[in-house]
Amino acid sequence: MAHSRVHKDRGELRIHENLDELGTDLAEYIAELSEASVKERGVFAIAVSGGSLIGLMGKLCETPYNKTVDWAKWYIFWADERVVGKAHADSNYKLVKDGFLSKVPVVPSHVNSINDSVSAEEAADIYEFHIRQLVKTRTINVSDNSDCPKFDLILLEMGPDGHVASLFPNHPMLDEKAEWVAFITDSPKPPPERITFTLPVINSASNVAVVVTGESKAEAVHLAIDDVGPDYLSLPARLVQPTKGKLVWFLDKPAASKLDGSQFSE
Ligand SMILES: O=C1O[C@H](COP(=O)(O)O)[C@@H](O)[C@H](O)[C@H]1O
Repeated sequence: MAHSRVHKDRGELRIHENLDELGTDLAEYIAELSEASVKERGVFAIAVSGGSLIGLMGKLCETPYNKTVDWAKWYIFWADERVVGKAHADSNYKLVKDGFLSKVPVVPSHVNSINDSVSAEEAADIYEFHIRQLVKTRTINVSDNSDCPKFDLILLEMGPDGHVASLFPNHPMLDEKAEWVAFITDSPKPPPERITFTLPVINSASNVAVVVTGESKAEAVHLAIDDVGPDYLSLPARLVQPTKGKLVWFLDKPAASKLDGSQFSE
């Protein structure tokens, strides 16, 4: 069983004994949000990231979820993407296609990947324009207090440096307020050219989940969640603070090993 705690201002923390347990809980969480969203809005707009997160979503492709989830109502997006061809080993689309989409019946026209044959700047503009059209038709919901898209769920993974999506520490893109989808050409982690949801979009979602596993990320988890003082307030993962939505952290024990316990209630 997951050990669930609520941090006074950093959301819910679900700390799991092992990756198998984390994967089971993550699948159940996504399936429940999908069901609630389809009931309320008729669709489920979910944005995913890359990394080991996709493998951890694997149980959604198995019994019972492969039969019970209303896949026809899913609209899938990428919170960030590397500007490489769709068949390239670095492509987040390829990762999700191979590890997830090839195993469940999401409608191909509901798969909203980026245009991989243009520059990073154009790809970001085209992706944002596309999202704007889907907000107009309310395939993607709209925020109550801005014109931002309100995704039903954005799934993030955090890197050991505290980055989420393609929002990296000390990068000027962390201050972007106007764009929904931004481009960068200087990612410190290869490949350099990427597009990414900006913080206003991430923080407008109804639900944001951050999945973090492994001891190499324990320090970043501590800096993103614990009260560590002003030096770390601009760590990208720390800037994930949904305005009205719910934030849930899915951690395994090694990733949670440096958390200080004093700020939680069970
Ligand atoms: O580059 C990226 O990295 C993160 C995950 O970081 P990792 O160090 O755990 O691989 C991923 O979530 C993001 O989508 C991606 O583009």
